[in-house]
Amino acid sequence: MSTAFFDATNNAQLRSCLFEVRETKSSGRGVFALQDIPKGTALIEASEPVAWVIYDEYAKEVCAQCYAYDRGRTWKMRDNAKGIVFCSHDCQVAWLTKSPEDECIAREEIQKLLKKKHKSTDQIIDKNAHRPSVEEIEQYWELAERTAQDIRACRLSLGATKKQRKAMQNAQDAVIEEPYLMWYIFEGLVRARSDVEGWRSLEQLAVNTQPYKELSDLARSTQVYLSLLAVVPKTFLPYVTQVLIRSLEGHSSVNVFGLRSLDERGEIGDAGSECFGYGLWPVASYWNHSCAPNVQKKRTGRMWRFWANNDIAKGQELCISYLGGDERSMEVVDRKAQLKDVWGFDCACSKCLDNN
Ligand SMILES: C[S@@+](CC[C@H](N)C(=O)[O-])C[C@H]1O[C@@H](n2cnc3c(N)ncnc32)[C@H](O)[C@@H]1O
Repeated sequence: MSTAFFDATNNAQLRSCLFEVRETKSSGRGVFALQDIPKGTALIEASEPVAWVIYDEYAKEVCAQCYAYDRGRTWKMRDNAKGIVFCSHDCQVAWLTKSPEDECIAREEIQKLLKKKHKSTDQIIDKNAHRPSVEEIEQYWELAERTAQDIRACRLSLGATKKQRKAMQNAQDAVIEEPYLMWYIFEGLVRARSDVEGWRSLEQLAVNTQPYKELSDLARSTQVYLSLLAVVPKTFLPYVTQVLIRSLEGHSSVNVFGLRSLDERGEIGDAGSECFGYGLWPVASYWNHSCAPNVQKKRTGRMWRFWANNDIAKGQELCISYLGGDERSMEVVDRKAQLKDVWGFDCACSKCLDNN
């Protein structure tokens, strides 16, 4: 397999001897073959996500270390205090080995907050809802930052004012409507602290400056910010920042991969696979989508592998499919609508352009 890496000397650009990243006519940057690539050639392995989350309803069924899921079976090895489960002793040990003590404490504090206040909501997306503008996003975050300063002051100084104590109390009492968002943001901040290079590679990815579908999404994110500030150990406070959270959300909006159940062959079947979470793998985030993809992907544990699905000629763009499970067999109109709705773009792949 060719080794793909982020070239630190060249603005963390993704490089490999098989392909390069460059501008396309209509889809931002894309990945292009630098030589003829025979079918079956391994292209990239993406090992660790920068951030990931398992949806609340799958929390007891998906291993926090290797994402193993067995048709809804509940894994026995549980760490209830942290809200995670493991499929094996090895996974539990692997997890604990890489988790510093303050990170474990942070998880337990977050879990306590969510248990106390958890209010599960079925996410109904109102397609007519108003997507917050760049100005509205700034305003919300500016307002949150004022409260954030009070919470920080309350946590870091001995003589906190009444206002600062109140801000802290409110953040501790807040209802977190989307636990998965809190966990996703926390995971990202953990990586921002432990893996500077990984974070830099995230910042090179395509970004959405309006990542919130509705004002309520924006309100939820700022609430997660304030509540994290109120509960994580003090050693974590320097990483709970608006800058890091907004960067994570803006980049995640157009780059995450769904975590789907695998069938007995370890494949994501054409139908019936369940989406139990999502994650962000920067090295795997340069492929554009095609409705006739020439690159195939497969997840094993935390690792994504990509290989050529066809013979690919030098100069051709390498694309994956962003669609999963049942979506793959959709009719063209539904497929395009799905890409527009979930990903926010009008598909400009060669198959769709030919259909036009
Ligand atoms: C994971 S990124 C792919 C890399 C990205 N083009 C870049 O410049 O870094 C996903 C974004 O690429 C663009 N994109 C990917 N596939 C596309 C397609 N078939 N048609 C139009 N835009 C596409 C969309 O803006 C999408 O949100």
